[in-house]
Amino acid sequence: MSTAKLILGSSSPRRQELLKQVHLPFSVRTPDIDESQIRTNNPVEKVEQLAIRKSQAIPLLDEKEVILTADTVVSYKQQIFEKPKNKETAIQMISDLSGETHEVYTGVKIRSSEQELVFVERSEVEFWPLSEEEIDWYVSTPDPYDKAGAYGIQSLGAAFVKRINGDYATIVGLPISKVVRELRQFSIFPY
Ligand SMILES: Cc1cn([C@H]2C[C@H](O)[C@@H](COP(=O)(O)OP(=O)(O)OP(=O)(O)O)O2)c(=O)[nH]c1=O
Repeated sequence: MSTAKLILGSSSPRRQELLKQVHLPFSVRTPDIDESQIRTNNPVEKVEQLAIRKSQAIPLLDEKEVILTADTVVSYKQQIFEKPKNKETAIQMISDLSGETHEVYTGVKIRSSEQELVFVERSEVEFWPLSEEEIDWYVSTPDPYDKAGAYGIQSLGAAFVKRINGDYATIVGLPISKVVRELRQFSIFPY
């Protein structure tokens, strides 16, 4: 029986749901960082550095704790799309992604008092061509505003998605199957 304690360092309800889905017990401690400090335009570096920063913002309170943090961005034609700041940005992002294929990157950091690791997962998403009406309607809902790339594949944004290549959970914000496997070396098991 493992005595290691998993701490999810994230305010994202989707990351919490994915851990619950595979029956991993955890508690939540929210990181407070200034994401604008990471200036790289390389999506792999960006999600890796942000996952590391979020981890650094959460102290290890005892040697049994294992801190899990993550960051997700959308990448399209050398641009990085984070959460849209307003309606105009959301319209711009969804319009750019309409009819095209983009990538979603999620960086993950896992750390204990004894060891640490970082990895980045990538999935591709193709959108159907979207009408102006469809985009206008979508940005009038709350769905785009707390999500990288201004859409949620697990929520209303599902209607835009023609095809994905890669792990679905990476798009939702946490590549859960890889996380489960990596957590074994930190003595954390769902069963
Ligand atoms: C592309 C996409 C992103 N997202 C979400 C995952 C992340 O929660 C969010 C990207 O923002 P993040 O900065 O990665 O995470 P967060 O601010 O939600 O949470 P925290 O920093 O506390 O860990 O976008 C979806 O929920 N569905 C999607 O289809």
